[in-house]
Amino acid sequence: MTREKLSREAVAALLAGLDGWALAADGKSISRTFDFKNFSEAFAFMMRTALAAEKMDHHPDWSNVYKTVNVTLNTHDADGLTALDFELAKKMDRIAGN
Ligand SMILES: C[C@H](O)[C@H](O)[C@H]1CNC2=NC(N)=NC(=O)C2=N1
Repeated sequence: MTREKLSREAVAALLAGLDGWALAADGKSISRTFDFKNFSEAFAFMMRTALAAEKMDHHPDWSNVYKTVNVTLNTHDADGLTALDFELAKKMDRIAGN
């Protein structure tokens, strides 16, 4: 199941396949800061991500200040990281154009 908590080893392997994402000290979430050219670009990224997240029924914890979007991903249901978090991280990287 995609909502099953991943082992430390699985998390490390999946994290190695991502760029710019950092594992929290407690191992329960991953975070990344996205920087855009301006507010419109940042908000377009959030809009596209919102649609993708709804489809997945998996949602980011995030905040936006001007052209910066700070994102934290985890699976509340599993109290940790699942395959869904890494799937959403990859989608967000693609939407952001990297
Ligand atoms: C009932 C619903 O499917 C759950 O609350 C989903 C919705 N979106 C979610 N998003 C995230 N990030 N973690 C979850 O555990 C989660 N659970």
